[in-house]
Amino acid sequence: MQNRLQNTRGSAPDTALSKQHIFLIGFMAVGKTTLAAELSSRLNRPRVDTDELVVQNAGMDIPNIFRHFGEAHFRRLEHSALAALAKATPSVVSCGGGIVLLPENVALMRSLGIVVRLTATAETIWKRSCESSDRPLLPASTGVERLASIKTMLAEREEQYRAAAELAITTDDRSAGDICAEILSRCTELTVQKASSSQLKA
Ligand SMILES: Nc1ncnc2c1ncn2[C@@H]1O[C@H](COP(=O)(O)OP(=O)(O)O)[C@@H](O)[C@H]1O
Ligand SMILES: O=C(O)C1=C[C@@H](OP(=O)(O)O)[C@@H](O)[C@H](O)C1
Ligand SMILES: [Mg+2]
Repeated sequence: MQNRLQNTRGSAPDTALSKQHIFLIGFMAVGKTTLAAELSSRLNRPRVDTDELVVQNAGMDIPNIFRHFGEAHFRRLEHSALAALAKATPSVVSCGGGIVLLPENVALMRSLGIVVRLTATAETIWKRSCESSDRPLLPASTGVERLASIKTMLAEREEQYRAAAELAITTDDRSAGDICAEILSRCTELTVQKASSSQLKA
């Protein structure tokens, strides 16, 4: 089970996939960080979380970065963390939910790997977001005010997530193992398609 891709589809596309980062994008609390850990152990490749890199580089947690320096500063740190991946070993990368807000981040992810969007309903996100309190863009209260804010932000960002992603995978009422299996089989299919269309062009 170390690498399902090698077992399912022959060697050429697997080799192509193994050279690329897999970027997980999507709204806060859809499960990007959780799924990246599971995927990286299935694929036996490194896991990187842009939020964790930002926190390490800033020496400060995310709520404090927002409080002391503001969102624009956080976005610059997030961009630098992402840009550093150009030189990294192909990894599974869980991105902060706002990574798609800068078009240069989207271009960078597309040039370095496969961009997979995880989705969930506002209600699922609301429930999952209540399990921690480190997301400064969500209202501190976990009541219906937070649900309303999630719905508004989801609508505002929908087009950016849609345009950035090459694949979209739902996570509602599903286990991490089940979602991972779908990510792996869909990434393999996409790699096969890309390899055949570039052969046709050659
Ligand atoms: N498939 C899932 N089913 C149930 N809970 C999940 C699932 N994936 C993640 N979670 C939980 O949801 C919360 C947010 O997950 P996280 O991975 O931090 O999301 P993100 O990185 O997208 O913000 C965590 O408490 C996590 O345990
Ligand atoms: O959507 C966003 O703008 C943010 C998402 C967070 O990451 P998660 O998506 O992992 O919660 C974190 O980067 C920051 O709080 C801002
Ligand atoms: Mg995360």
